[in-house]
Amino acid sequence: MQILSRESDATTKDNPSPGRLIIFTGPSGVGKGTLMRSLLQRHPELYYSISVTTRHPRPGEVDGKDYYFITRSKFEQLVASGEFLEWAEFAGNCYGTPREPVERQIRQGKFVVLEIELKGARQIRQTFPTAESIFILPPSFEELEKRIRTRGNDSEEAIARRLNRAKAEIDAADEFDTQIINDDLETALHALEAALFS
Ligand SMILES: Nc1nc2c(ncn2[C@@H]2O[C@H](COP(=O)(O)OP(=O)(O)O)[C@@H](O)[C@H]2O)c(=O)[nH]1
Ligand SMILES: Nc1ncnc2c1ncn2[C@@H]1O[C@H](COP(=O)(O)OP(=O)(O)O)[C@@H](O)[C@H]1O
Repeated sequence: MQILSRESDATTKDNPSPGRLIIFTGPSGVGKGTLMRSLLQRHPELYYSISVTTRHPRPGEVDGKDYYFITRSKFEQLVASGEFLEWAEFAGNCYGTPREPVERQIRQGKFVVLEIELKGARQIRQTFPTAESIFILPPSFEELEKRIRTRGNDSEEAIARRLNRAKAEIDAADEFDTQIINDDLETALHALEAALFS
């Protein structure tokens, strides 16, 4: 099934408003999750796509809420059967966006948000050129490292992989429609709301 674009004939009598797809990307530790939680609290009408991952849950993470946590062999089966809209490997783990719920929500005129890394964002822009893309930047690389470390969940090895990957991701920020620096959280949240709703 082809995903609907905003210019397509998704608008019908029963479904007067076409859906929107938003891609939300930024380096690990920049505060995407924190911003996303506040955004969803303030705008419960948004549909947040829950990803599938082979990463182990962090303390406090809930299966089916933060992610669907599955094994690598199950992930490979889902890839083979075309269940993902996009997927990518990041810092040693696989992550994917389940296709069916996202397509359904967009058909129903919903505003769907994907929080995904750079390779996945590029795949979505190919298959869904009208998707709107937002990149979250840290105030500095030092602050990014501090945030990853103070979060306190990742091993030294995982931190090194994430920081290494962060450099390549930040270099690609210009590919995105909007860039927002997450320095002060409230200011960043307002900039995000302005990008989405004005
Ligand atoms: N391509 C892709 N990336 C994802 C997906 N879900 C999460 N990610 C990204 O994978 C990266 C690692 O996520 P995670 O392990 O939760 O670490 P964190 O972002 O540092 O908290 C982040 O950049 C997420 O945005 C997905 O479904 N597809
Ligand atoms: N604007 C901000 N100022 C200071 N710390 C922040 C800010 N935004 C997020 N953080 C903190 O940075 C850490 C990483 O945030 P998180 O939302 O997990 O990032 P991501 O989802 O991008 O990996 C968390 O400890 C979070 O509380």
